[in-house]
Amino acid sequence: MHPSPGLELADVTLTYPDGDGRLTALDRVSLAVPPGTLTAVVGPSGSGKSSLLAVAATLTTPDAGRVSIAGLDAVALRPAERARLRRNTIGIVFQQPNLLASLTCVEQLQVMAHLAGGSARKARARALELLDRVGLADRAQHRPHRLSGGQRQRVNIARALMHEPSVLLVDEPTGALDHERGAAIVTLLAELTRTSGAATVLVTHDRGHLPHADRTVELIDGRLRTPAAA
Ligand SMILES: Nc1ncnc2c1ncn2[C@@H]1O[C@H](COP(=O)(O)OP(=O)(O)OP(=O)(O)O)[C@@H](O)[C@H]1O
Repeated sequence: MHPSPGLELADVTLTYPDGDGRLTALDRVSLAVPPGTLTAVVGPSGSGKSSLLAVAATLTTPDAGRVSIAGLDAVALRPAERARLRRNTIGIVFQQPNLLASLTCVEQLQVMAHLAGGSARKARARALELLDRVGLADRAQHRPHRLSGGQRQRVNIARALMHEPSVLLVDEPTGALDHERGAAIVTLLAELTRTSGAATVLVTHDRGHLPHADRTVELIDGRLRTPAAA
């Protein structure tokens, strides 16, 4: 079998301790997300969406199954190799932008490259280019307190793309925004997914965003299914 260049979960089961027994958060979940496509994940509260993102992010090791990131088997790697894989190939966008109050937009992005030890000049050029792509070219020198919620989320997304991740994992990025601003963020994510070639997984509660996805899957009690009508 050829390794998938995007993200692939195969028969992933994840359990948590629960009293005397175990709670099954993910039950033999299989999902393939090809490069340059966006898969939306919906499902009720407690159905396993965050657990799925944590496994895909290689932050949680499943009890069973395979997690392939850009063709590498993440479960089989040693912890240090897995951390390197995460740093180099995975971008994560959390619900809260978590921007640093004292840094300008361009610095929020540059700091990522600084941590990775790259050239400062190249990082600045890439940061400015990404801010332009998310529609914030004129805000590069602004600090977060001068930005709207939607603009902060755009910086958050641009920051996650700094190291050109193969896999982009996005957790409820529109939770704090009204529907219209949320829709603009999801449209942007779909566009950046196509132009960057990332394999993107978007967890969302808002079914109004689903038409922007290439595919929608639903988690029910830890089991994945493709809804007949999204
Ligand atoms: N660290 C943990 N320890 C024990 N049980 C957990 C842990 N994290 C999650 N769970 C349980 O696993 C199941 C799946 O949780 P998960 O957070 O993945 O769901 P979710 O779909 O993201 O929910 P929500 O939409 O409310 O964020 C739930 O029953 C939850 O209570």
